[in-house]
Amino acid sequence: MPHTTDTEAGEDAGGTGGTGAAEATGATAVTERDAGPGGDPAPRGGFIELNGVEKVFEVRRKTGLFRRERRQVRAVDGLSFTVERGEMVGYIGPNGAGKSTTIKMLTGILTPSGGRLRVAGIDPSRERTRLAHRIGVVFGQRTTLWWDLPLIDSYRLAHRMYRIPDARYRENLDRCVELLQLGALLDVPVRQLSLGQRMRGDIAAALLHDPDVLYLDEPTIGLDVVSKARVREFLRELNAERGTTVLLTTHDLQDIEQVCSRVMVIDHGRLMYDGPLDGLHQAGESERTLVVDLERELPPIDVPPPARVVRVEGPRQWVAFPASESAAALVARVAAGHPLVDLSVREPDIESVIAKIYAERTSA
Ligand SMILES: Nc1ncnc2c1ncn2[C@@H]1O[C@H](COP(=O)(O)OP(=O)(O)OP(=O)(O)O)[C@@H](O)[C@H]1O
Repeated sequence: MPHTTDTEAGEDAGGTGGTGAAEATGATAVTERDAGPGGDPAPRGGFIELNGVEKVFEVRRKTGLFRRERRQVRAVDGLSFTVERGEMVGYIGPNGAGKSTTIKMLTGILTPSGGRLRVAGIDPSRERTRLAHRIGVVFGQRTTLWWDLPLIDSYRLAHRMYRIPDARYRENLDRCVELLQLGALLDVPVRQLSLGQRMRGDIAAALLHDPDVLYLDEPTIGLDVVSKARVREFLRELNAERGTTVLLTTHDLQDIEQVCSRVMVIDHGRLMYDGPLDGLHQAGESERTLVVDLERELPPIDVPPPARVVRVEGPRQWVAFPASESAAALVARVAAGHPLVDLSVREPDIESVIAKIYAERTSA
């Protein structure tokens, strides 16, 4: 297991040994292939491969006039997963879960403290320049564009920096300008662009050199509804046309719902779930809600457990029941025993499902 020094912040404590496999969260938690350093190695051949990857930061804190306390922060803890070429994967987790640290290791900005990591067969921290030609990176909270220069100048610079052949540069630029609607913005200094325009400009900049994989860290943060829709649509088209592999970190779960076929959930640097978005409902044992409008105000209505009334507001009552169970029997029972005006079933929202998974893991 390589023990290396942090190349970004100089705070790396080095590898401190494996901490065991990424833990399972239950029925649909991490899959077999995601074993950590103590388990079976992940299979070869994925486009992005992590096997038992760790990142430990050493933080020094002032505790007195002359005293400093050293503390280790295990940001990524025995992380293993594989992403195949052309996949679009959402990478989500609460604040401080280790998402950005993972992305930084995947780009070579940070060196893992332990484990094995490969992108397109390349060890990112050892061959960062070679990898740069294969990847595109967009950090929503930071821009790679030249602030005082017209947008097109940043693209011209990328053209030279990446030594993109002229015809390919022109073709890629035209395509991005068309799909991201950048035509009217090319001569505008970047500092004058709105957040949404700047984000579209950043995405184009990340794609001019035809990367095989695109990492996006919060690409829709702060964008209005229209700009978000445009970015999501663009990512789908990019993937369909070019087969670009996309790894998307976001707090906006609609990004995931609309763009990704697979989602990985990380918490405390460990993989908690890896699978289709639908499966998250199962992992979170989510509930649906039957909204019952009665003819008049009544005490909580009688429903068979595990269904239960969770809210009463005037003549309206909310009945929670397991999402895995059919609503038909419950609806029939409620309709037979109560004076009804209306009934509707609400699907669980993904935010509450994920919140439940986090809460369960934290209390475990
Ligand atoms: N350079 C650093 N030095 C020390 N600790 C760090 C450093 N970078 C990250 N950490 C710590 O590592 C943990 C994971 O941070 P990371 O930024 O990867 O989380 P995240 O999932 O991206 O969070 P967010 O959603 O808030 O961006 C946190 O506890 C964070 O404080």
